[in-house]
Amino acid sequence: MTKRFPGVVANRDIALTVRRGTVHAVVGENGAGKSTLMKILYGMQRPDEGTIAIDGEQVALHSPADAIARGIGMVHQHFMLADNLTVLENTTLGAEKLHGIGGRARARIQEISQAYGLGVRPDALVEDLGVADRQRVEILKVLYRGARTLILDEPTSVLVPQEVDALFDNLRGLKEEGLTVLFISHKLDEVLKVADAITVIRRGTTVAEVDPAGTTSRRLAELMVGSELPSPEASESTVTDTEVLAVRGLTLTEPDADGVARTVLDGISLTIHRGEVLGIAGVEGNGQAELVETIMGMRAADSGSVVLDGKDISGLLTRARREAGIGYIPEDRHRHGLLLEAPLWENRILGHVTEAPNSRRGILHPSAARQDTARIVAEYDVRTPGIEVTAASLSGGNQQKLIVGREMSGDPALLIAAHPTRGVDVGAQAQIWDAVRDARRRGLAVLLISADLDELIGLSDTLRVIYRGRIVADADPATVTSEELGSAMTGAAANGNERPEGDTP
Ligand SMILES: Nc1ncnc2c1ncn2[C@@H]1O[C@H](COP(=O)(O)OP(=O)(O)OP(=O)(O)O)[C@@H](O)[C@H]1O
Repeated sequence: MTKRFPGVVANRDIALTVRRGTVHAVVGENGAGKSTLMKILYGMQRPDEGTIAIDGEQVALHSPADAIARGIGMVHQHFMLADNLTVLENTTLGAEKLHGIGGRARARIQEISQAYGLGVRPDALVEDLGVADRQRVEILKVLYRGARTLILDEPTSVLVPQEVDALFDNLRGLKEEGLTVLFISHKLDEVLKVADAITVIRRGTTVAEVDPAGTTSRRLAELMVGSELPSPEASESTVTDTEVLAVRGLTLTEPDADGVARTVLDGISLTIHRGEVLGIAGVEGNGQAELVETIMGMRAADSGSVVLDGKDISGLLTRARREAGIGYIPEDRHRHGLLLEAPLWENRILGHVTEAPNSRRGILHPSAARQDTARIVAEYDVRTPGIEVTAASLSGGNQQKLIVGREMSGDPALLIAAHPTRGVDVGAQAQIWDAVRDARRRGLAVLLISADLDELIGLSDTLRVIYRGRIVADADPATVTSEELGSAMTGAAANGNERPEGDTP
């Protein structure tokens, strides 16, 4: 199959064969063409050349509805469930014709849930479910619509190790029932654990089909980039005793969907020094996103304060906080990080309008901004035909590289990084880590939120565990394992150094 976009060939005569009853992984660098291939298979995009055959029969997929009719379903990376509806309502929405919306639908959901060990309860409210459960609901939704082949886009990026194992059990269950799973992943160790076959894509074309039994993650990564990889260097501590960020007793209450007040942040205190990376580990939904947005002034705390470089910035607007020296890599790059329909160079200015080189003495300076965008594109290896294309036309990983480059520019005192390498490939991940370590050596303080426990452990000088809006444990990144951290995050706190009640520094 071949698929061209203006200035890029996203898929170049790509070939893929997936056998029924297998788990098949697709790996490749950012921008290699994985998502494009999956979108074509799900009928979201049309190939310029080439054919698709299912069970030997050539098919034309003009829309996701066509794909579903042919038994192909997709679970997207960003879940698409309505929070205020139940599992039953979410599942039947748009599929009322299949089994109605009542008793028959409920029975069918229970049947599917049992058959594949998904443990999904039809009457649970989606907002009460954790990330892993929501993912199972997404899978169930696709199965409910009759899919025999499931496409999953980076399914493990939001899960803790224990949840990844559970998901893999589910995937094995599906394949034992004769279903087929096709998934994209950047986590090569995981791919090796679960896949029966691995297709490697480089620069838009298939370069290898690999048997997981006979390969290593390093070898896979080398196939992806087409050369040998540098080994990651261990880094010495650069932590100083100069405070950059001090958060004191931050408390936030917000109404839930029923209007009932809920404590989201419960007296959070933390301090980050020059040269220190402080990592926050937690299962998604335990307050880490709200913590970041409160520090950034996007939510108003009920009490507590945020002090940057000795100045209380609690009363400032988000823009003023950025100008005071905070770089911010947001969790949701589409909502808070980019203007998707604007060209790359305008995205360079976004959130940094008043700074050099984007403006001089209050006057916008497009040519300097353009030049600096070209610098970021080169330095962070953003794969793009140019800086005039829209952000929407970049692959997910390349969008992320652009944001990281932008937020590291202008030498911030503090970098708040929420999932900085989500969706980027191993090469780009190493590059972003290097950039953070370099900046840290120059005295940058970093607040790191990540669901990637290896990243948290590898990059942090200090680790704290957040659970239900409270810091419940500390862990030493030099000794803690990702399994121990995973258990501490799920509330067990057994393997971290649990903090006694009221122990705030
Ligand atoms: N709608 C589009 N318009 C223009 N170019 C596009 C569009 N979608 C994808 N591309 C380009 O096609 C190439 C392949 O992108 P794709 O999203 O398939 O990569 P990927 O392997 O999924 O990357 P990632 O791991 O970063 O998600 C990239 O160069 C990207 O910029």
